[in-house]
Amino acid sequence: MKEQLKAWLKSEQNNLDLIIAKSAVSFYKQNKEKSNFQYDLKQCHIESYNLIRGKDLCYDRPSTAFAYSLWYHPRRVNTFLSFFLDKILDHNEQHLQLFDLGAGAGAIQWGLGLIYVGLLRLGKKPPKITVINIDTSPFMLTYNRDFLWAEFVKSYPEIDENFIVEYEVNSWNNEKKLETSNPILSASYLFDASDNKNEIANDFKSLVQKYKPKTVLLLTSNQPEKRPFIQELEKEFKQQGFNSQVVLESNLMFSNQLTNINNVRNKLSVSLNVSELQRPSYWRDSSHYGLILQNPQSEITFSSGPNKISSIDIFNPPITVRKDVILNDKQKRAARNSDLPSVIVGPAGCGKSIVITEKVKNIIEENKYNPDLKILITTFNKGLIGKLAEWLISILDSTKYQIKYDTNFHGYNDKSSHFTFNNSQQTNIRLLHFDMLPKLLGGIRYKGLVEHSKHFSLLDEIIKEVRMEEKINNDQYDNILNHDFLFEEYHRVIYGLQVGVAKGENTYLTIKRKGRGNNPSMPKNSYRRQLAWKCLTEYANKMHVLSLQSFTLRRQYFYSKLKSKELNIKYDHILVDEFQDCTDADFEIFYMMIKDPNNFTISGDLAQSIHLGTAANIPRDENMDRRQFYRLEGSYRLPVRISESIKKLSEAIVHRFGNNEGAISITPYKGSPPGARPIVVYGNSILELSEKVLEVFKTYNIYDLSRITILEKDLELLRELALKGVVTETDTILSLKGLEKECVLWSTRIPLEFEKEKFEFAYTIVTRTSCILIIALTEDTQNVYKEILGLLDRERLIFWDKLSETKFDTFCEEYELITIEDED
Ligand SMILES: Nc1ncnc2c1ncn2[C@@H]1O[C@H](COP(=O)(O)OP(=O)(O)OP(=O)(O)O)[C@@H](O)[C@H]1O
Repeated sequence: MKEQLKAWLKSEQNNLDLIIAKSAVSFYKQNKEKSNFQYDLKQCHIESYNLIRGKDLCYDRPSTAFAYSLWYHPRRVNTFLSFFLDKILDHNEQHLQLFDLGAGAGAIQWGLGLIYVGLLRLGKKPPKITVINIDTSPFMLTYNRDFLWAEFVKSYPEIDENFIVEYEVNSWNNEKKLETSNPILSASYLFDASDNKNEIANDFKSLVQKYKPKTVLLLTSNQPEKRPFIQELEKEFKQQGFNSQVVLESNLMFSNQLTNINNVRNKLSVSLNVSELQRPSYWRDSSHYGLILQNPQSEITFSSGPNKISSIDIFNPPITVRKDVILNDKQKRAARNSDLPSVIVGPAGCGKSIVITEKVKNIIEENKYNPDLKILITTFNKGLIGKLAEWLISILDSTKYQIKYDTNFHGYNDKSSHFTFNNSQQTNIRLLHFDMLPKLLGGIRYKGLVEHSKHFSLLDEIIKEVRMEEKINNDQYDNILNHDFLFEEYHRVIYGLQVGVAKGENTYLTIKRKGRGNNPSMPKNSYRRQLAWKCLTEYANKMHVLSLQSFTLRRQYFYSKLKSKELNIKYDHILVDEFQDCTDADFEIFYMMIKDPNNFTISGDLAQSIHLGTAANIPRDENMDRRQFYRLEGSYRLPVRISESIKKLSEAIVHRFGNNEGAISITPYKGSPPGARPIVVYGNSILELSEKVLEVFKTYNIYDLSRITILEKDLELLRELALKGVVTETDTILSLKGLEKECVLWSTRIPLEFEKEKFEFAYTIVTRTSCILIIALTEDTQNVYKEILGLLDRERLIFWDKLSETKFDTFCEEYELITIEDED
């Protein structure tokens, strides 16, 4: 029978070639009108050669699967059948289940489909077959389902309900019933990826251990550097009781040219002017290395009943339910109630906030929901306070506490909250935005909103007076006599370094202005410092006298009340998320409110220091002497390709901080959720930009996006996109800090509030996404961003069209790594 089937399969060679060619024609017809189709296809071909050069292919362009199908797909079908046909036929099950990891365009599905149809045509009864295709790229899976398989089924109508196909992007969280046992696990080329094979191998091994398949089929390129890796794996599997069989170069089932495919390639190369398509494609794919692993024990393991596949993570989808998050070992260690001041640092999205909530849970459980316990959790962003409360609700025992929210001015629930344990007369966990501490804990009266413009006008007036008094008529002091500089100086030095205004002159003239760099220069005891001092004291007086609402002043009042012991607030534990926004004075506030500094926990990432820039720091005073550092790694939020694209930016920031322990460069984490490389799109006008963004959104909606979040407030673009029916919102980074969105658009034309912190600012924007990042460029792209564009890894970007690529290149500026040194 085997020989008959082989003969039949061989006779189908031309038909298979034709099916792939027909699929390509229908894809072409559906997409040829798209303005970037030709460009994208060309890029796909150029990138495909990366595979040959041993580099990774990202599979995240709209035409990747189309290009792939005209070159690799037939070869993959050929090698699968040639290497593993016998093994599949030996598999004497009534229901054959196969999990195809890294399924790509579905070559294994084709192979099994052919076996199924072939057996029927030979009058045999095929087994029921279930193929579960798993891949990180929805583009590949969709091309398989909508084009290749659709055409395949037309040609082989015998494919019926006993041939079941599933498609899963990345996850195996497949709740479908699987009545039979002994699945086959197949992974072709999964370990060919050049840079993440160890992680994938580890995930793969745990998968095998968990599901104990009867057969594992591995296929890889027979390249000298790849073989040893598979051989290592083989050794490990053998130790676990698997028998192994190596299939070296096999007699390939199909050979010669792919006539129909080459016909399509030729036509496309002429009509689209893509020279790469002129190369003829062949069935033959030389040099492969196949490995069949069989576990003789597996039947016993599986005989106990249906095996429900619930969560197998080769690549994780983002976890949105807090209680489903399983902390990694480093996170668990950081979340222990350690009795030492704790500093949790790590790059954006590595799970610092997750750890904060876990630590709170640990503290509470160790204290058995003791009604005397008092914990304060604070951070600098309202939304994040709400999120932390949500996460706590998800992991705490709901029968042991009540939650109450503060109400806002209009009587609605605010984000800040109180958790009160059973039998407790007091709030046991207080979640509060830092800016509300002076009011809600310190009784400081707030009289209206803080308006920055009023501060700037006041400072402008003061500067004018001082210039007159000092008879300054030139621009020599402009870089200090301006409202931006003085406003920051007040917060970071007068308040932040606790210089104060009363009797502070001598301190100010001689203090090392930590983190303020040397540009503009303000030498100690210089006339420049005196000038600044004059303005700053006047500013402080006027704010006080005029009752000008100021976040800094509120903190100063709160600080004084604590210092003078007018207030006696004591917490058992204080946990601060996003500590990079804390000045030394803020830390003093915490020390004054905690019973024992050993129970102080801070988490953050200096690279996201937007408020304070390089002035942010990890406290090293006596309270923190015994501090314990926890460094988390890898971003669970950012798709691996995005982390790769911003690696240099992240390193540049670390360098600016002088490799301070609190700024940690990003490590691309291979198990992060699916997503594409950042997509760079340029528009000549807002209208053109919005049209292109609409196309990008439609294309990348394949990742199930619901909306675009524009950062920062680009109202014009918002309006244009809304007119086109795209659900769009615009937000600021200050309110999104510590939070995430599924599709972030960075509008580079919007000026930046904190120019000096442009690196930290841009980094925080691009790390807000959990799936798609669009970088929007126009002629108005801000000059300050050009060095940042230059730091992005070009190979890890998708340019939407030729113009976007060309403009990007003209915008990029070089940046030389520097460390911001303080002036002595
Ligand atoms: N161990 C884990 N397993 C799965 N997902 C995780 C894990 N740890 C964190 N995540 C997910 O990663 C995302 C980022 O987590 P979190 O907000 O705690 O990171 P962060 O380091 O505080 O981020 P930022 O630096 O932006 O403040 C969240 O969606 C979270 O659910």
